[in-house]
Amino acid sequence: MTSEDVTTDTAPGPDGTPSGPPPERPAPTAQDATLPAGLATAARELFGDRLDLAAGYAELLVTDGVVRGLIGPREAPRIWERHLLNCAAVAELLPQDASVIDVGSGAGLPGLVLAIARPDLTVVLVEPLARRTSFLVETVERLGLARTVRVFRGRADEAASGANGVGPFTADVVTARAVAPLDRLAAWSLPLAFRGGRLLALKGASAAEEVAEHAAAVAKLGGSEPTVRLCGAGLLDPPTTVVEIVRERVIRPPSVKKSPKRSRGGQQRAR
Ligand SMILES: C[S@@+](CC[C@H](N)C(=O)[O-])C[C@H]1O[C@@H](n2cnc3c(N)ncnc32)[C@H](O)[C@@H]1O
Repeated sequence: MTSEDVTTDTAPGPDGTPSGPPPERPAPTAQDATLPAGLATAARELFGDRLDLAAGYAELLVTDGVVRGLIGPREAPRIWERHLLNCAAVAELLPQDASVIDVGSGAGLPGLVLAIARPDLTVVLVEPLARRTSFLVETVERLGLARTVRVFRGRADEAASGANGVGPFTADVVTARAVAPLDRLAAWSLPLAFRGGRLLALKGASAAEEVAEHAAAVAKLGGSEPTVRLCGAGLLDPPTTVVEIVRERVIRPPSVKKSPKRSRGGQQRAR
């Protein structure tokens, strides 16, 4: 699935800064995605009988993903710890058979990981950049996940309103990692959640600070008081920090009043 009105690889970075052309750097080389022995227990617990599928995804990330510039070469040695396990831990917050929209998926994090760990979920990966959606579409095919995972090329607001005959999308849960500060993320993501549905924003050590800074803005958007949750406690060190916001109220954007049509003389036209 594609949204064709975003045609170039030039969406803003996570903080709204222009991404610009990638800096000159030597061509990255493919690396090894072997699961470190010390993480085997956590990986088995989080992926269960889908561990081989997770290993296939890890392999694609450190080969194709690195070569195509979607994952930094320095991430490859920590692909399990920082990426696959960190994201898979969030599955504990997802109800059985939930629908999920992952905003700003990039190379598929966390959306694709959750779809791998939990075959009961249906997942839409929302990502505006063509280079990234090509990788996502190919990866979904190669991993045999097309039955439960769709890729929408476009921004979150386009997914919420629908674009080019695709969508609009809504889901039980909206996920996002490293996409935008909490106030902007809530503005983009809450319209994608059903009323009573949730935004789960994977945040690092800054979570509590962000909550304190943006709770008032989130409330104005119809969101609940944000709650900080730790996922994978006892399995991962550190556990994954997630900010959870329930969409309590549906806030419609103010409608723009049409000004009455006027004749050339500035008089209101007679009906
Ligand atoms: C720093 S990357 C994070 C990618 C991935 N979530 C991860 O954790 O590796 C931020 C992603 O958000 C996407 N993005 C930026 N603005 C967006 C918007 N308005 N709607 C949806 N995605 C957006 C970018 O294209 C980029 O892929």
